[in-house]
Amino acid sequence: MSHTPLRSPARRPQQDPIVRVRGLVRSFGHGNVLDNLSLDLQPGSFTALLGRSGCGKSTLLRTLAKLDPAPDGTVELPDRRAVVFQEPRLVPWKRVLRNVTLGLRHADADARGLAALDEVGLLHRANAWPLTLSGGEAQRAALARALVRDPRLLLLDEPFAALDALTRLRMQGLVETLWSAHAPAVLLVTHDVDEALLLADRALVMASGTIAADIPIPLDRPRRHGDPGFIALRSRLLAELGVDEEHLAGREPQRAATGAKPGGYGLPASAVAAPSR
Ligand SMILES: Nc1ncnc2c1ncn2[C@@H]1O[C@H](COP(=O)(O)OP(=O)(O)OP(=O)(O)O)[C@@H](O)[C@H]1O
Repeated sequence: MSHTPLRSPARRPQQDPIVRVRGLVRSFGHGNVLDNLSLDLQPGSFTALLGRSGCGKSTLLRTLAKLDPAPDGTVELPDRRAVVFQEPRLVPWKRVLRNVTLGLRHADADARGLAALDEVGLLHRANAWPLTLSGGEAQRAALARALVRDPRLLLLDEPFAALDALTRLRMQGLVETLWSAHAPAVLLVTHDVDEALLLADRALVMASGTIAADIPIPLDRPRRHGDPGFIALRSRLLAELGVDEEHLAGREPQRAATGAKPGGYGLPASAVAAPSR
């Protein structure tokens, strides 16, 4: 995919937040998973949400998607929202285009669906059945289904985690291009520190049910792993996540031997995520 110069919507002057969360509390009966959490997201911003496994990232995302019962606290959201999960969640008995336009009430739903499929590079599979798609194609269809709603808030819950490394890179590039073209506010849950640094303008680290660190990522685009600013921010984020880089470096040969999926540039997801609470 060609990468045209990307503007960074987040660098526009500060506007009213498009997402405003205050004092969010959610409990599943054993302590608060979200504990007095507050958060603003600016229109057109790209924010990564990181944190140890089980710290409540998906719970926060589901709350913002209104997929969970209303929690305690204040949540102000735009009407046009879309979510993409780790699994594409396509309806198997509907063809790809019908999945993309599912629930869409516009008179020109098909034209919109086809345009969205074209944008994600999947127009040629519009009439395919979901089960015949590759993992990457299915995630493209899921992205098209989000895109066709012209969301002002795009929630992404580890959308690339199940993909092979090359497909993952392509999908990261695609999401960046779509964000640049349509400027939704994006909230990306990821375990991958490098993915956060490649894509986002801000990284939030969750711990103890709240936002424990809020780190700006003021790097020019396109970004490169080897740039000094990238490396410095990686160290900072890993430190916030409580990951020891030297310890990680020592684990390299073991990971190569086991073939574990990297959680970032040389960082296994398990190392960034572990230990669970
Ligand atoms: N529906 C539920 N019922 C009971 N407990 C839940 C429910 N949903 C989440 N939890 C618990 O809330 C905590 C936070 O879960 P959540 O999935 O939000 O974490 P996460 O940070 O997204 O984790 P991971 O990175 O492993 O995906 C966990 O302890 C989980 O077991």
